[in-house]
Parts: sequence; C-alpha cells; structure tokens
Amino acid sequence: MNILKNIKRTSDLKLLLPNQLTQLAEEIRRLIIGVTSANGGHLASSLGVVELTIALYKVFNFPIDKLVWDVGHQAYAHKILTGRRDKFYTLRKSGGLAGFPKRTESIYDAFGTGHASTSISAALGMAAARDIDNEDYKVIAVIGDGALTGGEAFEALNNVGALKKDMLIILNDNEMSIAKNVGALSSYLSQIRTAPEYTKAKKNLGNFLHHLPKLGDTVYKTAGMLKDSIKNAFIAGGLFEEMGISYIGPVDGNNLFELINVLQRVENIRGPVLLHIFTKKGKGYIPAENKPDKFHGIGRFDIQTGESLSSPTTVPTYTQVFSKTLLEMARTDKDIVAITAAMPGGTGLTPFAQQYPKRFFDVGIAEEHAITMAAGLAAAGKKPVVALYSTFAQRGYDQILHDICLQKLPVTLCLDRAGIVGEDGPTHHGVFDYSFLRHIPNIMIMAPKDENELQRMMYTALAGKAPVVLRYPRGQAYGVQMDKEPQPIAIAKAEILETKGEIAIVAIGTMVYPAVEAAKKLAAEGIFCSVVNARFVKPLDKNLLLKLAATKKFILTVEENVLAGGFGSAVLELLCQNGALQCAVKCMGLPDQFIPQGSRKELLQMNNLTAEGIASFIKENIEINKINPTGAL
Ligand SMILES: Cc1ncc(C[n+]2csc(CCOP(=O)(O)OP(=O)(O)O)c2C)c(N)n1
Ligand SMILES: CC(=O)[C@@H](O)[C@H](O)COP(=O)(O)O
Ligand SMILES: [Mg+2]
Repeated sequence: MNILKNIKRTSDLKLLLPNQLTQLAEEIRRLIIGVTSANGGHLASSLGVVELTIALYKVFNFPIDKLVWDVGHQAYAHKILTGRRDKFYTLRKSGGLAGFPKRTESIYDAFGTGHASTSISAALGMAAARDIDNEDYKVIAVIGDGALTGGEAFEALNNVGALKKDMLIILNDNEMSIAKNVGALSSYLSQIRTAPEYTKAKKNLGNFLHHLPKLGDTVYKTAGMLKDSIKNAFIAGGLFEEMGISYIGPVDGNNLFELINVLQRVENIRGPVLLHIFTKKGKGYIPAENKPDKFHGIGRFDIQTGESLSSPTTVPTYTQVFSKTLLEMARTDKDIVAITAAMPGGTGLTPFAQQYPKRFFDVGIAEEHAITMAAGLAAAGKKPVVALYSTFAQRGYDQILHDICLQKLPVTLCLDRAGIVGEDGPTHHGVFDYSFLRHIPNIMIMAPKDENELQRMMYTALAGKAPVVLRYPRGQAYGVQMDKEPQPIAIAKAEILETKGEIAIVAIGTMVYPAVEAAKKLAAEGIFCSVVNARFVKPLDKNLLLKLAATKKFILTVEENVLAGGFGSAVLELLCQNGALQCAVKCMGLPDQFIPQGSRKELLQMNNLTAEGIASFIKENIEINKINPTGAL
C-alpha cells in the first residue's frame, strides 16, 4: 500500500503520475475488499466508483468544492482518500466510521445520506446558497441509475432546469439498483449506451480530448464554445437537454484517464450539466462483478471464494417467513398482488415475482408511488401487499394517510427491518413506525412475537377489508414450530402469557420473548409478574389493559420503537382517557435520540431492551412503587 500510505491530504493525489494513479485505484480496491470481508458492507457499489472518486479528487478542490454522494453506500473510496484510511478498519462498527457520508465525521462529507434520491436536491441547495453569498465553488452530485428512479430526484431535476445553477450531476449508470434496475428511465439510459452514435463518439473521443482546451481557456469559456464542442463529441441526452440541463456522455467511468480528461473540461461549463458515466458494479473483484446484487450489501465473506462467513442456521429470517407465507396465500387467492420499491431480494419478494410475474410490481426506488399504486390496485378490487423497509416507508407517510387510510382501502403494508437494524445505523433503523402511523384513523398495526405469529398476522391482515400495517425486524426469527394451517388471530386481542403478581409486563413484537425471560429470571428471585403479548398497537386490547390497571400495582410496557408516540404512549393515553391511571405505569423503549450504528445485539443491550434490562428495570421500580414482589394475584 505504498501510494495510498503516502497520501496525507487530498492535494497529494493531484501530484501523482498516471501509473501511480492506476496503482492507487488498485490499493484502494484491496483495502475496501479486505475491510468489507471482515466487517460487511456495501462492496459492489463502492468498487464500481473507485476511478470516479480518484478522478474527482484529481480535478476538483474539495472540501471547498462540495461533493454529495446519493445514498452514500458507494463512498468508501471517498472516505479512504479523505483522512480516514487509518480508521477504515472500524467501518460500520460501534463507534467506528459510518457506512455512509456523515457531516460530523469529516468536512469532506458535505451532506449526510443513507436514503436514496436526495443528492440533486441537496446539491442544488448548496449551489443556491453559494450564489446568494457570491461565492465561487463547484457543487457536484453523484447519483446512481437506481437512485435516479426516485421521485425526489425528478423533482430536483425539474428545479435545476429552471434555476440554471452552475452544478454538475454525475449519473453513475451501472444498470443496477440493488437488483437489476427497472423502469422506462433505465431503458432510456441503456438506449443511449447502445446507440450507434455512441460508438462513433467513442472513436472520436481520444482525438477530441487531445484537442480541446482545459481549465482556464477564457476564449472558449466566454464564447460558450467549450460547451458546444464537448457536447458535439457525444450524443444527445434528449430527456435532460429538454429539461434545460446540458447532457454529456456516456463516458466509460472505469477508465480513469478518460474520466479525468472529461472532468477537466466539464469543470469549465457554466450552468447545470449532467455527465452520464457507465461503470461496472463490483469492478475489480470477480465474485462481485458476477453477482453484484449479492455483493451490494454483504456480511462477512471469504475473499478467496466470495462465500459468506455467517454461521449457517436452520432458523428462518422473518423476511423468509413473510416470503413463503405470501407465496402460499397467493396460490389460493388470485387477488393478492405484491409491490416492492426496488428491493425484491431484501423484502423476500423474489420468489413471488418469479411465480406470479403478472401480479408483481417493482416500481423502482419510489416508496410514495408504491403506496399510492397499491391504493389504486385496492380501489380496483385487488389485495395489494406492499413490502417496504420501515425506514423507507417514512417517505410514504402522506400516501398512507391520504390515499390508503382516508379511503379505508384494504392495503397490507409489510414493514421489514423494523426496529434496530444494526450496522447501517441511524439512517436505517426502523424505530419510528409506531409513532408516525398509529395516530392515523382507520389503520390497524400489528407486530408478531415470532415467525408463527407473523404468519397468522398475514392471514389476519389479508382476511380483512381495511388498511393494515405489519412490522417485523431484520434477521433471524425464533425457530418456533409453524402452524400447518394458520388461522387469523382475533382483532384487538392481546395474548396473556403469564398471570402472576402485582406487576404486568405488556410487551409488543420483538420484546415479548425478552419480557417472558425477564419474568422467569425475576420469578427465580421470588418476584412475580404477569406477561402480556399485546400483538396490536392499534386497536389496543382495551378491556384487558383496563383490567390490568385495576388489578396490578405496576404496568411496564416494552417496545422496540421510540418512546415518543409509540406503543407505551398509546397505552398511557388509553388509561388516562379512561381514568385508569391508579396503578403506576412506566414504558421501556428507545430514547428521543438517533440510535447509532452497531450490531443489533449491542444496541438492544445499550438500550436495556433485553431480558436482563427489563428485569433490572422492574427491580428498580419495586421499591419506588411499593410493590409486594411476592404478591400473587
Ligand atoms: C428511499 C430509499 N429506498 C431504498 C433504499 C435502498 N437502496 C439502497 S441502495 C439502492 C440501490 C441504488 O442503486 P444505484 O443508485 O444505482 O446505486 P448502485 O448501488 O447501483 O451503485 C437501494 C434500493 C434506500 N437507500 N433509500
Ligand atoms: C444502502 C441501503 O439502503 C441498502 O443497501 C441497505 O443497507 C440494505 O439493508 P439490508 O442489508 O438490511 O438489506
Ligand atoms: Mg446503479
């Protein structure tokens, strides 16, 4: 790692000779592969943009110029080149470097990201601020072809074309979202790549690059000739041009010197420019080049073989249970249709897509559209199931409220990765869904304690005629026996798991088994508790909760959601409105702050959301609330 080691600041890179730049790309790739093989991470996307990152640092002057990475999952080379090489081994670990750009981590991270399609809006904001202050720096957004399918990116392009700010949008087209990119825009981009004019342009490119002036040629700049000369060497990108954005490309984004040359010239063009580059996702690591979807975001793996190093298990993930159950239900119910927003693999919908292609829709990174489209399908008599990650469903709040719930349409929203997700950190934890959904009229919200309950809740949701939200976490379920003929559960009925003592633990979803275990631990110490699996955040089991309030001295609610507006606060509201706060009530859940990155286990422990944490919390409260620990009601 000789070249990389000697880069102390980004300006050192500008002095490197061509062969040293090539070696640098190689060294960066090795480092990225080494660290992600140990820590997991977004490998394929980061490998694809190594040349782009080097070219950007060669040509531009960051952090005075501003660089915004869309999603930010591809920014590993950027981190390595901006003073974080020595800490790169801490990537995605608790207290380590974030997997995404983060403003508090480096001045080179101009904008924090994690969710898709925000880069053009953020870059336009920076360009507008620059112009208000009469400053002079470049603003660059790098957006992938997947992220460009998001509505926010188009809202931004629409505005960019009107405001005509000096800014560069680099479209990194690798024909992939996480899975194969989909949609009309993706077809349009591939038409550009395969157009005969492009082959001609590519032939002329070498010639063209050697004859055009670089930075500082004022004659070309003022006459606007530079822009025309560059554009004439490429082919028309009609869509963007029509929107008032100069289109340049496509350029081979894994050809470092071609890229540097083009960037040196594009730098001089005034107004908004979109530079279309194409790259290979996973470039430089054969297993990732061959399976870019598998290596998009991967856990620990063996570098030699590319095989996963996660311990094998027969316990299914919640995602797999959702996937299998939906497939079974769809066999007998022809009205079931499924929608994903660019995450067929992550949400478990790939088998459904293969089996029922006519009833499956991958809409691209377009959560808002996915939800309203589901509302349309429901209005026309179908039973849509929309599978989204909880964190990305945040995008669709108004669509859930206005398009589904107000019209009481039977859409089932399956929120995967709900709760703490782990190493992706605060941009991705799905810890707000109870709070941003439960105040919406007509909605039903359920959370299963295990995979069998998830199955039963899916049957419950699809048997009804109203909007339902089901939320379940990332990773392994419990390994419980599954019902052969799953039956729906009773609406608004909690499950009583233990009936002892003056204390009641009312837990929901992932917190039910830890609550049961806590009760067992406490019982071994002579402290007795009742345990309730609430099952529903809405509607609550009113009768049971009022009975508990009347008969117990202390109720503890436990949830894997922020406390503000969550399940516990729903219980408190119910008891308060019914004048039933005669017993003490406390709530365990997540605090009013963003949860950092770390393993799910570590983060649950840090927040006391474990059997031990629940048991200690109860012990602390015994004295305060004058509870008879041995009391058996
Ligand atoms: C709002 C939102 N929805 C979904 C995702 C999940 N996601 C992360 S990266 C990605 C694909 C991005 O594709 P692209 O922009 O082309 O980048 P590439 O990985 O191909 O480099 C998706 C769907 C997200 N981060 N944000
Ligand atoms: C960057 C991004 O948003 C996704 O790639 C996400 O990291 C996937 O998470 P899972 O690994 O839980 O599928
Ligand atoms: Mg892509």
